[in-house]
Amino acid sequence: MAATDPAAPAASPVLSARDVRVSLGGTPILHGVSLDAHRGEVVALMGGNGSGKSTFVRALVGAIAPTHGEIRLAGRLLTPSSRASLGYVPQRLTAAGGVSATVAEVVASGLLGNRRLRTPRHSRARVAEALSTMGIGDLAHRDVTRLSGGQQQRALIARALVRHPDVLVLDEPMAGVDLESQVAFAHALGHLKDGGAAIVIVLHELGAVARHIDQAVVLEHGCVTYTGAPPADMGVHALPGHDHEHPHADPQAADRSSLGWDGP
Ligand SMILES: Nc1ncnc2c1ncn2[C@@H]1O[C@H](COP(=O)(O)OP(=O)(O)OP(=O)(O)O)[C@@H](O)[C@H]1O
Repeated sequence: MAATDPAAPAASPVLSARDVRVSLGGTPILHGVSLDAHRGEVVALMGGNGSGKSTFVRALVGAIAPTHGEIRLAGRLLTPSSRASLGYVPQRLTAAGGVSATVAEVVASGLLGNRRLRTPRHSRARVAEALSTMGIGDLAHRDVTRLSGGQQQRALIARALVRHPDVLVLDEPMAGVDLESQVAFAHALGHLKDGGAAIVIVLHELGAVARHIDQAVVLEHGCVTYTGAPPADMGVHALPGHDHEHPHADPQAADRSSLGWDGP
């Protein structure tokens, strides 16, 4: 295997945000947030409630326009057409929006407008592949509205994966998801990373995906307070700037103890 040339320039980030500022309803929410994600890299976006994580990922995928700064995909400014190479799984979305549809139909909806897949056979193969990556191939013909929250979340991630995105942005994909779905998701994340995707994932705890995280970016009040290696210890409690003076409830503690975990 060829040795890496230490003098070689670092590869350009596939997704790059520079000094992004966003105001909502006239209120400044983000005050100059920057982030780089390279091919095969997973970046965890962390921070307390209301710190601006969802606002930032919505700006990253072009759902809201920054008042300042720029977002580039593969070196080019984000445009409506370049957004086709982005996969996005928003926070707290109900699969199929409460409308009855099979899991396969929900996943296939991720291919709408994709002109590269010429035959229904190609589309079906893509859907089957995305279902298998998320470990829900056996649920393909089930009504998505009758699945558990974790299974629905996996279907939504499969819908984002079906386009083979270069960049995948996930807003709290582990929220309210059972351990089996977390493990399936961690497996899929490793697979995508090996395939060269750049992934930005909003997390409160590194949890089951900890080993795949290459970089953590921490927001506080709309500003980046830390960018660097993920903390060795898991979770927000280990992050720089975390307030240890004021004990707070850990909503996941009950779940973890019921699973027999004794970690942080
Ligand atoms: N439409 C809006 N108009 C005005 N303020 C908003 C709007 N949407 C969000 N905000 C505010 O922006 C701030 C950041 O919200 P955001 O949802 O980005 O935080 P977050 O870090 O994702 O929080 P959480 O961890 O709770 O999901 C919050 O103070 C929120 O109240």
